[in-house]
Amino acid sequence: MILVETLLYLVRGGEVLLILKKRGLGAGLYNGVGGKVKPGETPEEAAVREAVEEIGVKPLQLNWGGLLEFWNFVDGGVESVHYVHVFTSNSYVGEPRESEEAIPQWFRKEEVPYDKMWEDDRYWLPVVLGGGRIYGRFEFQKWKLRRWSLYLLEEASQPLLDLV
Ligand SMILES: CNc1ncnc2c1ncn2[C@@H]1O[C@H](COP(=O)(O)OP(=O)(O)OP(=O)(O)O)[C@@H](O)[C@H]1O
Repeated sequence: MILVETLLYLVRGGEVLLILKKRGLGAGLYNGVGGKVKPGETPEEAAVREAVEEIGVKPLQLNWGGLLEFWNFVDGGVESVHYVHVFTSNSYVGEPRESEEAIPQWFRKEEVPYDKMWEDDRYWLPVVLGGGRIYGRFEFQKWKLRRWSLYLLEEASQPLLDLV
């Protein structure tokens, strides 16, 4: 099973909005707002739709924070691969409210509850909240983190393709 998904972090000054997920993958953990990109949608459209569905907020502008791969292995085989586009937004309309899926809660960026989140978040989320863009690959065995690599994406200082 290969899935393309989104994660969105609303930012308000020094605070970030997380949701306590009530159901589905990661229930009981804090996470960003997000879910699967549906056929015909762009990742940006999916991120906006999920924010409206899960917390009743409409982001007006998204910043792309990077791409993550989550590989989950079970009994030596690949159970699922998740390609996740990460976004932040500090411009949105509406006040976050609870839904059937999620309880929203603001945290100071230094007080993000990494011990109540997916194991990978502590490695890459601080970079994204600091304005960096990342690419990461995280491998899990029955959703326990086994190995990972993480790269900071930098602006290309030279043209990648010279059209002259
Ligand atoms: C393994 N380490 C991980 N670390 C951080 N975040 C992770 C994650 N693994 C999955 N995620 C995110 O968790 C959400 C699941 O969403 P999920 O409930 O399955 O999707 P969606 O809302 O579409 O579900 P429905 O099937 O419609 O209920 C989705 O944003 C996805 O990117």
